[in-house]
Amino acid sequence: LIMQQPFPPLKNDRLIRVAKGLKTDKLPVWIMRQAGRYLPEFQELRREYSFFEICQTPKLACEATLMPLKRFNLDAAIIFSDILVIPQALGMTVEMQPGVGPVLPKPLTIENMKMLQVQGAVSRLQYVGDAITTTRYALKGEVPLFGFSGAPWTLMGYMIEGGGSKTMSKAKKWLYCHPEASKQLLDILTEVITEFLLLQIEHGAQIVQVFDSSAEYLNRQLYFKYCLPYLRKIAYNVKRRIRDTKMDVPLVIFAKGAHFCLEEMESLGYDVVGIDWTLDPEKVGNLFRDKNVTLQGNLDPCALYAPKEELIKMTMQMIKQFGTDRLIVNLGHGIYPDADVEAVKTFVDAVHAIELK
Ligand SMILES: Cc1c2[nH]c(c1CCC(=O)O)Cc1[nH]c(c(CCC(=O)O)c1C)Cc1[nH]c(c(CCC(=O)O)c1C)Cc1[nH]c(c(C)c1CCC(=O)O)C2
Repeated sequence: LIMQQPFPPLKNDRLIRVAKGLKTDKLPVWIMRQAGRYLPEFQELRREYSFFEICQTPKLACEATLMPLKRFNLDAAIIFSDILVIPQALGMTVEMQPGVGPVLPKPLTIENMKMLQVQGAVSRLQYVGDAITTTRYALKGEVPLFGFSGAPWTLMGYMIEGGGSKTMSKAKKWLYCHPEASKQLLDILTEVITEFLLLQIEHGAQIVQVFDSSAEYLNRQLYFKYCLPYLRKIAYNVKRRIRDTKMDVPLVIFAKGAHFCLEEMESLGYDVVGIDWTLDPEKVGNLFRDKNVTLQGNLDPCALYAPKEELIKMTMQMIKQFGTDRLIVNLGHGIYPDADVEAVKTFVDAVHAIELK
């Protein structure tokens, strides 16, 4: 693995420190999906360019990444991209349809699976690396930059369903009826995800998050069989491959709705475990107390609709319940398109108003 370039030194290292279990003056805070749709300046950029044009043009991806940082005192940036760039790099068509979301017009079947272009897939994602490098320089070391990827199961779901789904029943049918093909696909995705995360780290990502957004469709049995081994393998191999460099890049796992495997998240090899908004911060805080992981979360994205004073109260309550040890404050899922920009500022500033001892 090539060493990172001599980027400007990191000034605000709160988030990286907390991810590694070190003390800070204040709690770090960022917001999943902070760079997108709810920002008027992003909507303006979208009138000029398609979604994937923005992703694939480093200057534009950088511009979108920096947008929320100009408005809010966030402790991290996240590169503007999408989890579906991997299916795209594997040769699948992905369209972003306004009001619908991602559509893959030719979904994966048992029959066409052999058509996936595994060879060279990661090199077709070079533009994400370039966007990260451009953004690292533009950030001037202000805050750390997140890279990210979808998790194997979540990507498998979109590829088979041809987009989002209320049940993921087509993808789950693979798990029940075609376990061998399922494992083959998950192996391919695990390999590509690992190389893609390494590409992002090599190009300047200072922390990386794996989004298993569709965990909520599975149960404990399925998650044990079709998710945990692959998530473990990704963390193990990424850590192994960066061990000989000076880079100590924390890994974050966010498995939305994986309450049935919450305890298992601690031992997968990730430094940070994302907690979704359906979980009780007090119970989760107690469960993970004295374990060697940092928690991230978990305010209900809809709490941003509440009156200002109420929002501040809920934020404080959540932090108190989690405990301030090893906590990265975030929402418990991505911010919604109709979120109020002022509420985001209220949330971020409320977190920073707390001085840690
Ligand atoms: C499941 C998932 C996707 N994408 C992502 C997830 C995991 C997080 C989660 O669970 O919410 C992750 C994602 N998508 C995007 C980012 C980068 C921006 C950021 O987080 O700040 C990230 C980290 C941009 C985006 N991804 C998308 C947009 C809007 C597209 C547009 O501008 O037309 C943006 C800014 C489109 C997208 N992409 C996806 C969906 C379901 C949609 C449509 C609905 C939506 O808008 O969220 C797939």
